[in-house]
Amino acid sequence: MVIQTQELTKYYGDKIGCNKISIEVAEGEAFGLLGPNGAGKSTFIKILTGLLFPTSGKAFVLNKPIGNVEARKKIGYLPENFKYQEWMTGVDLLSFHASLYKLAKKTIPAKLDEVLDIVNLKGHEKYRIGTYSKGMQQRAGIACALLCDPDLLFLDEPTSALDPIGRKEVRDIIIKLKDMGKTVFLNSHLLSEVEMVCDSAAIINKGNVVSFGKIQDILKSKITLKINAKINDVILEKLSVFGSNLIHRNDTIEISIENNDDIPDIAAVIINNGGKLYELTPSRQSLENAFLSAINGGDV
Ligand SMILES: Nc1ncnc2c1ncn2[C@@H]1O[C@H](COP(=O)(O)OP(=O)(O)OP(=O)(O)O)[C@@H](O)[C@H]1O
Repeated sequence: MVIQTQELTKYYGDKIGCNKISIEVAEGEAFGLLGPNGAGKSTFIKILTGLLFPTSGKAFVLNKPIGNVEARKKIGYLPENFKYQEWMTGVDLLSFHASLYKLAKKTIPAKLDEVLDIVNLKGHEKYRIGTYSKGMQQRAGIACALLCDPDLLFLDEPTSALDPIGRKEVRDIIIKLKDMGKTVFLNSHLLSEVEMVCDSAAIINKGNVVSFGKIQDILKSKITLKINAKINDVILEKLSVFGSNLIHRNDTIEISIENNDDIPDIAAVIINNGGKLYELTPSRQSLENAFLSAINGGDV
């Protein structure tokens, strides 16, 4: 496991930052940490990157206890809301960060070339950061985080300020990094982004984990079935036993079911009781629905 935490807890005085968080992130996966404002996401990332001490609990990053210097050398971190000096060129910015990483001088030009290529900024490196679009600045930030050739990359809200094109560009970079074998830990409010790029996720609320696992497992709990049919009261009553949140309006029925195998039985109930079935469409719930029900259901 690249990240393993056991009941990781942080109190700021008597205020909870994160509470008994136990999660695991496997090598090479993209992991999404989701939660509303103030849920504890940044606190958690700051502990894992060694910027904050936990109050209690344990955590291992790259198989070393948190704060271990060797492990930190293989971690890249892009903080939320970073702001670079606008007068610096792309080369100035990356060279400065390369010097912070203490990269050998002679290796720097090739390294800059490599990271500029990964984030698609080649050809823009001689221009000042102030002339970059927000998307380009975000990609320059990712390039800085890649200079140490990290095995594990923490990206705190990397797409929240970007337009759809900027988001797609960052998404494509995350997929590229995964293909290079890197593990990406993504903090995000944008659930569709996480759904598109992440393999696993945890949802936290008020410092507590309310859902954790593979994205498909988080989503699989409920299926929304949309039915277009002419039905009578008997059918409506029989349908209600198949699931929850039954809505019947005109000839449209919506019901949340847990099991795909119920679908043929639902069709049979309609047909065998004098109804007319025109359409039956199952859809998995979106991560947004899963998120909202985890947050509302896990009101801790
Ligand atoms: N330095 C601090 N001192 C006191 N309380 C803090 C400090 N940093 C965070 N907190 C509190 O800890 C809780 C978790 O905050 P945190 O910033 O980790 O949440 P978050 O999920 O990253 O929020 P956001 O999405 O708004 O960035 C919040 O209640 C916050 O007010």
